[in-house]
Amino acid sequence: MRLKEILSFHPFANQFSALYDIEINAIKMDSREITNGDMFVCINGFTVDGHDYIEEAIEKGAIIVVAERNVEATVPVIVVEDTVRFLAMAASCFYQYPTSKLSLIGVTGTNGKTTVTYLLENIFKQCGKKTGVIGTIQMKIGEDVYPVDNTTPDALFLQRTIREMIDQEVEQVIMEVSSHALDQGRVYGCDYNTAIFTNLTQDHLDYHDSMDDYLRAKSLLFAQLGNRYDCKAKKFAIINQDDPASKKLIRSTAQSVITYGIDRDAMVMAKSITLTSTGTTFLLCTPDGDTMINSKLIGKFNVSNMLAATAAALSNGIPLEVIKSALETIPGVNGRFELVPHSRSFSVIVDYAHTPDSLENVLTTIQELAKGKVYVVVGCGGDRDRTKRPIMAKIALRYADKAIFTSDNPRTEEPEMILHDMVNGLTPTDGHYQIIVDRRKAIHQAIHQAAKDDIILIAGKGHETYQQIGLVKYHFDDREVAKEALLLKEN
Ligand SMILES: CC(=O)N[C@H]1[C@@H](OP(=O)(O)OP(=O)(O)OC[C@H]2O[C@@H](n3ccc(=O)[nH]c3=O)[C@H](O)[C@@H]2O)O[C@H](CO)[C@@H](O)[C@@H]1O[C@H](C)C(=O)N[C@@H](C)C(=O)N[C@H](CCC(=O)O)C(=O)O
Ligand SMILES: Nc1ncnc2c1ncn2[C@@H]1O[C@H](COP(=O)(O)OP(=O)(O)OP(=O)(O)O)[C@@H](O)[C@H]1O
Ligand SMILES: N[C@H](CCC[C@H](N)C(=O)O)C(=O)O
Ligand SMILES: [Mg+2]
Repeated sequence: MRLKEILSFHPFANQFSALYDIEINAIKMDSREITNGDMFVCINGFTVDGHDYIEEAIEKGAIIVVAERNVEATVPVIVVEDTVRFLAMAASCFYQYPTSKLSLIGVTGTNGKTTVTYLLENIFKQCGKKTGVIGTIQMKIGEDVYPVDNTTPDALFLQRTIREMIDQEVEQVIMEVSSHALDQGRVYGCDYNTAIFTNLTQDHLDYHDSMDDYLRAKSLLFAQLGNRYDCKAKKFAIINQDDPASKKLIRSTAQSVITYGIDRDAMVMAKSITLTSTGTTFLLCTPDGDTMINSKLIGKFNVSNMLAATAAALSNGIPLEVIKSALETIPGVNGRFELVPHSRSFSVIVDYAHTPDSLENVLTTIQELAKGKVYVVVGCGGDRDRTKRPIMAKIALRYADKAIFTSDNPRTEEPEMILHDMVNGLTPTDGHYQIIVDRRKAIHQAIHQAAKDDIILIAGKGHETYQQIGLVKYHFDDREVAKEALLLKEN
């Protein structure tokens, strides 16, 4: 694309008119990915400053550099105030504003984002629509899956991916939008037609200064929901009325608000909920009518997720019967309350709970279902919110009969120090626990001890198929390790 076109969004593009005819092959933000004819946009990151890689980028073939300051370079340099914003705008333009050409739903909140995206994928697929999903587990175009590094990718990857989805005739994209992404402008320029809020509880206080700052980041999804009233392109904010943050989020958007809830009055509600160890039934009450739902998903929190998906689907014109059928057929989400199959008289559940609230939700659900003892094997991730560690340890001890504290992804922290953060401050009245640093040994130990009717929760890593120790990711899958331990168990 010609530079003139890429700069079409720039308010003072004329100053670069001498460069207008330069033909750009691709836009890149990483010097390591540059090939001949690319534009290199320098981002000053948390770890390194992209401006330090200009020479490398030029050596690899960059023909133009976009920077935040005057820099020495053998190719033309465009200086802008904010390269992050430039990157998002240029990428949207380069890929021909892909998000405005299909229907895009964004899901934010501390817990439940992945689950809601998969529920919605199922609903839209039932309608015969080709879907795209972007989130924690993977990126999906129809049935093809691709690995991802982040829950919400950077602006460049995102715009390119959605263009690819359009080329592959995807009509509906459902994506998770993390608070990091909102804060870092990864989703600038995304034209969502629906924004969903699941809930706000403690996480990521390593990144956000306070819960207020965390909420501010989340609220950007709603504040940035197109402030234009266009009957052909309606916008909806789907808000969890049960969450105390709902009022602030409702005030942050100028668009139609659709509330959902279990405990407080809302437009879409669940009533007469029955939770069992094999699923959940409830009366789904909506402005389009009421219907009984018989879902395989377990736990009250999943009813909330189903309400979020229902509210979004209804506002997008999906009939209630289709929603019912989709909610009733989805078998569960990879690594979320996933039962490890075996023929023993106790149960093993792998779940992605890695925040205080999700751990509490999953453990209270298990406690209600368990006839025997509840075991929990849990750790906390390294290079992440330290303040959630003791809270998660207390929750584990409050709801489980036996707690084994172990490593999650230690990343660059010492595993023993993470465990120290978890248990430091616990008192004997909080309960008894074991520390087994090696996660494999911890899982084996729990399974070795389990007896008839017990339930073992292996929390924190869910679908993950690796454990990151230092900078290296080793293959590790809680489900595989549990199966291995089950084979070794004698009684
Ligand atoms: C703290 C954080 O969010 N970091 C994100 C950030 O990385 P960074 O600022 O450290 O990047 P950097 O390494 O300093 O690089 C700066 C620039 O220099 C460039 N560079 C770098 C090296 C080089 O040789 N050449 C070069 O050009 C880089 O491409 C980049 O443009 O920008 C990167 C590109 O967008 C992200 O991949 C990275 O996410 C890291 C991997 C991460 O772990 N993020 C987590 C905290 C995160 O974002 N999590 C949320 C989900 C959370 C949840 O809801 O549970 C997510 O959306 O994934
Ligand atoms: N609505 C909910 N409220 C509270 N906890 C939930 C909810 N939905 C799921 N959980 C719990 O949180 C865990 C993570 O769920 P899910 O992966 O859907 O959330 P997420 O928001 O995508 O998480 P992440 O931020 O890590 O991507 C689940 O394994 C479950 O324990
Ligand atoms: N998206 C989350 C995932 C956390 C998963 C948990 N297993 C951990 O490593 O802390 C994060 O990057 O903070
Ligand atoms: Mg997720």
